[in-house]
Amino acid sequence: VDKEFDPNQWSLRNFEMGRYLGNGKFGHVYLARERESKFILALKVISKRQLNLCQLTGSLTREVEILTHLKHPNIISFYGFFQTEKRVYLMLEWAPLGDLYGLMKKQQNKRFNEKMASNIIKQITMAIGYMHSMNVIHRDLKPENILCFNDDVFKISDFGWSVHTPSNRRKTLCGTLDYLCPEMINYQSHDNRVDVWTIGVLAYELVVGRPPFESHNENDTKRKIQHLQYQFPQWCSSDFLNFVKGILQHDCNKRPTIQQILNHPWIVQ
Ligand SMILES: CC(=O)NC[C@@H]1CCN(c2c(Cl)cnc3[nH]c(-c4cn(C)nc4C)nc23)C1
Repeated sequence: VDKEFDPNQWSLRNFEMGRYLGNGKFGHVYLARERESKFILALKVISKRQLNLCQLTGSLTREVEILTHLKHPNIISFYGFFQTEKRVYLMLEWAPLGDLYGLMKKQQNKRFNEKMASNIIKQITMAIGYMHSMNVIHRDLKPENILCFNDDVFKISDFGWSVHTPSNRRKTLCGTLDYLCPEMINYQSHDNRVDVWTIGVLAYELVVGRPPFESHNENDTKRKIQHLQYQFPQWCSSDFLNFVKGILQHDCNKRPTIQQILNHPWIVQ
């Protein structure tokens, strides 16, 4: 029996656990159903020991802080959290169709047609614009961190690397480098224009089926990013070429604003 039973406090007792969905930045995610209401949600289970081992307690606090304040149709809903002695549980919106990376690989040529990709980029750009208006940068935008909902709705999730701007916090180069912008590779201070760069990388990957600077090893990827070494397949539209070239610019002052991205012909089409 709980020492101090708090009726408002959620606990595992409130849920029937479903299948394992996958793992996010900090922990494992399961399908769950709230017993009373039969409401379906995703429950992210995080071990406190793991958090302490990797000194990620600060990042988790930041993720919860950010998720609590961000409310947008293209950002995953966060219903709250509860904890036991050993674990933290985040109650998140359930995405029936899984993440965008999985959905892309299920497409016929393992990529989206430009109309579909443009629709996805428009939604993600609106979410990024909203985050920037709340002084939050995501910094880890990629297909694996976007979740898919039935009626063609896409939402950003996994805010494990988000920070409040401006920040020159070092991002340990874990995971894929494909989305890293030049200023972050050189550990210069960076601001919300890093997310603008990643919108260009994401648009390229959704249309072409692979990221623009993909290589066999990290140094090649970094070199290609620093020299802007990438090509377009000849079947890409000129609007698309113009859209991506306009974003993937070294000088972050030359990159378009969120509003300019949303007004681009490739998005408005
Ligand atoms: C984007 C992201 O945070 N990915 C890491 C976690 C893995 C499962 N997470 C889910 C989260 Cl946090 C929410 N909804 C999900 N739905 C699925 C899913 C559905 N299908 C058919 N297949 C899968 C997988 N997964 C989730 C998130």
